[in-house]
Amino acid sequence: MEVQKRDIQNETDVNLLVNRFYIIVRNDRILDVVFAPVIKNNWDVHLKLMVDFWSTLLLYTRKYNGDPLPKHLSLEVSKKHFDRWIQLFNETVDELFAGVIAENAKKRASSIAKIMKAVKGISDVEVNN
Ligand code: HEM
Repeated sequence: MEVQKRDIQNETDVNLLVNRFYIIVRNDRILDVVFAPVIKNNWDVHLKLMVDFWSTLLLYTRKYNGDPLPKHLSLEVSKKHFDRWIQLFNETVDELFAGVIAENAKKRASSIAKIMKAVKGISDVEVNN
């Protein structure tokens, strides 16, 4: 019988989600090649930033006051990368949590990815790269 999953409730939960997600990203052949040259060996810094980002979005902790958009403008990414990022993020959320905030996490990720794609001029019908 499957154990009933909890919702995301506090920063420990956000920490678990973020760390699990980036372990998967770092083992993914599509995404690792984008992250590795930028993050280099500063994963601790990136993970801390991402925990602050998600705890601000989901728990209103106000720890992140940056702007993710500019950082993604210079990345050479296509629809393929965004689709993969969203797929892995959704799978990670579902693997660990269930509930209103977990659903919100997936919704927020998709809408931010949509904005990033629009700003970068990446169409949703792009098929070749
Ligand atoms: C194709 C998908 C994505 C890739 C390959 C990607 C990659 C990266 C990389 C390499 C950085 C570090 C940039 C730097 O330090 O110069 C970064 C930062 C960041 N990413 Fe992404 N990202 C993706 C999608 C997303 C999405 C969908 C979100 C939000 C839901 C997001 C949120 C962030 C945030 C908050 C930062 C930190 C920005 C800052 O320095 O304040 N990313 N991303």
